[in-house]
Amino acid sequence: MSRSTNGVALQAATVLQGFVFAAVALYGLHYARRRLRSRPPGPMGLPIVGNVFDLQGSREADNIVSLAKKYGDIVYLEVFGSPIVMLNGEAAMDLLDKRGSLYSDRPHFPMAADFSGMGDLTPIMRYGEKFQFGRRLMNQALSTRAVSKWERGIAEESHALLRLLYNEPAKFPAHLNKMAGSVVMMSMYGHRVVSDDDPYVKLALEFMEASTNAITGRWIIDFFPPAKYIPGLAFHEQAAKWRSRIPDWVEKAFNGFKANMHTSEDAKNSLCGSLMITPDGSPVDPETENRVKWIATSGFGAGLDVVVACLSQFIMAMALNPECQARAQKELDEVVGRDRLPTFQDRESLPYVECVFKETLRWGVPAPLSVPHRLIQDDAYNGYFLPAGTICIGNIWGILHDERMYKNPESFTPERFEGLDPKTAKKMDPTNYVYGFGRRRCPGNHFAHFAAWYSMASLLSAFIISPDVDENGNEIPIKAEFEAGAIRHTKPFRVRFTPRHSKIAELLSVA
Ligand code: HEM
Repeated sequence: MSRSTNGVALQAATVLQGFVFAAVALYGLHYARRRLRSRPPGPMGLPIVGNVFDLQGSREADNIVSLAKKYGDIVYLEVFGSPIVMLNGEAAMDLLDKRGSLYSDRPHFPMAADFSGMGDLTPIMRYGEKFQFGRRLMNQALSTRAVSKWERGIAEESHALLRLLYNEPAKFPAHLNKMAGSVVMMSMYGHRVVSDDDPYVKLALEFMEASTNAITGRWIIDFFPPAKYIPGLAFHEQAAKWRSRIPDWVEKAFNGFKANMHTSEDAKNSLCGSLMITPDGSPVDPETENRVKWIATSGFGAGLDVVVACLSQFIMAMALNPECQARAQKELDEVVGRDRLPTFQDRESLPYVECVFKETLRWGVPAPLSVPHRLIQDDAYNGYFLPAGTICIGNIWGILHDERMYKNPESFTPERFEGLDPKTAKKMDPTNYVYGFGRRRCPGNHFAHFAAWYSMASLLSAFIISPDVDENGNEIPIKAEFEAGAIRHTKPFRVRFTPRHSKIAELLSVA
């Protein structure tokens, strides 16, 4: 081929390349515009970091509600280029519940999962066969029927809480921690906590703190993958420390269970017992055993803190709403009397206490933004385009404080659940929403239901809960304030627990 023919061919190729490039660019622009146009509405973000500050602010209740009010049931946010949607009202149920097969993955947390060895923890586990296998085991071991085995244990641990409150009322936050720790240890491993420095509870609390810290998404490796090649960064050292503690955190309490599994009734009745003890006494396969270990650890990690938050919200609500408290106590006196403490069998005869229980969950919302879900493939909803990988935040707070469904949502009004027709009662029931959504809905919900209801009913039956007084006898006002964070813990407040009548000491055997 001559030099001039070569030149022409080169020119033609360059022109062709130009056309192809222009076509691709135009198509890209068109596609990007279309996606942008069909993107759900949301606040404008800053360059690079996007809506990082809106999202942090959204932990505060008012901001969450105002975002939903301004932009509607589906709000678009972006952080470092990753799409995030906040789902309110029907959108949350339509996507996270009804399209559960697409919306049940979790965001990937490299610090926790890859570097610290926590990837088998249920709340952060990616969606797939391994997760589904574990969830089946969990659902089986935490069904309503399974949970009813723990009624006696829950009642005993709640009575222990009443005794602690009777003797040292000012230390109520520590007592709540102990009670929740004991109930969860009993149900997961059949282990009864007797001392304040129980070694298994210590390990579990240590793990809870480490895992919460590992999944904040704020470690450099979580948003800048090449960081793994940079030696000396703080995350390497921290991840190695956590990884070395995993065997203690996951195995110790489990090995304690194994040592007792054929001799102790509590161990046999526990979650581990129901999954590890086979009808013919043969051992389970190693994969199941490994899953059970992690499930029990997950139950502790995910359950303890929320139960504590829920009960301290209840105590705050009672101190702030003496008339609701008095009405619930009148009902308890009529149904249960003063010669005994309530039992689970009384529950159906205590409709107002049930309303107080529901209103506590609605008003307090222990996990206001649930745990983020992740969309597995491209999807469309109400004309909006949602790309695969979108992080989906179910705004439980927004749903339970939506004035279209709950009039005066900030006020604590158990009466809102009275006299409803069955359809409205079902729609308004906070337990539909407070435990999250679809295939990731809290597997501990029946258990939480039993434990939280019983603690509330027995507390109401034993004590008048009121604001504490100062040295001059003046009430110290309580402000309904909450910590920012994934779990809505109450900020410190002071209350008194006054025994309701002279028989309480005798009933608690502390006389
Ligand atoms: C009042 C008490 C509780 C509340 C309000 C609550 C709420 C929640 C919420 C909102 C989620 C996220 C659901 C989602 O992703 O859509 C969740 C997940 C979870 N909860 Fe609970 N929870 C409570 C008690 C418990 C208890 C007692 C246990 C253990 C026995 C437990 C174990 C778990 C686990 C393992 C997950 C992760 C599920 C998964 O990722 O598939 N929770 N919970």
